[in-house]
Amino acid sequence: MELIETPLKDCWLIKNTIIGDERGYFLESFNHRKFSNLTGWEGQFVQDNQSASGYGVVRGLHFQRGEFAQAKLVRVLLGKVLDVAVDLRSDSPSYGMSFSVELDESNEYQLFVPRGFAHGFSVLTEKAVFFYKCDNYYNKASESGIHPFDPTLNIQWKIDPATAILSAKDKEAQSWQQYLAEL
Ligand SMILES: Cc1cn([C@H]2C[C@H](O)[C@@H](COP(=O)(O)OP(=O)(O)O[C@H]3O[C@H](C)C(=O)[C@H](O)[C@H]3O)O2)c(=O)[nH]c1=O
Repeated sequence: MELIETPLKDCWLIKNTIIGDERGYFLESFNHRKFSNLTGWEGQFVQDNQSASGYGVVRGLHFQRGEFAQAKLVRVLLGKVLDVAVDLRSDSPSYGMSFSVELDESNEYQLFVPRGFAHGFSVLTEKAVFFYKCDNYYNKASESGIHPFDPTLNIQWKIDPATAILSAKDKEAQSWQQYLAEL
């Protein structure tokens, strides 16, 4: 397991140790002791989530507010996605910045998205199965989001906005300017 810093403070790429042999491969997808020693993160994951999506789906940008904020360790079990994290921590040197990285079923990389970030992904293959660990439970009442095609954030999802497939909730999500106005 190798830690690779991203331009966003505390948001790390994890390069997995993949052990291949004539049968295929093995990897430790998560090891708390190794992860904690490598990152200094002292949290505990309490909920695992998994979703499957077709080509052109964009899920996000989502976050849970306040005490219900979630750190996530995200990876892809099938297919390929463009994963995006946005730093919402107003005291962070990377506040308002986004980071995008392609994650795929090779599982060469995972992305750690800390609490205080918005997160989303676009699906770049016919199907993608997405798996992530969360360090806080789902809390619907604290859920919020920012429109994934917000012009200010200008995230390049590698998906045509005209044909992107979004949930009704995401289609109606607030803009970055509206988010700032409500702080
Ligand atoms: C997140 C979540 C959702 N749900 C229920 C609520 C809905 O009935 C259904 C689908 O929820 P939603 O449309 O919010 O699912 P996604 O669009 O994949 O949401 C996720 O999208 C991006 C990628 C994220 O990072 C978040 O973890 C998460 O918000 O699952 C649950 O029961 N538990 C949960 O933890």
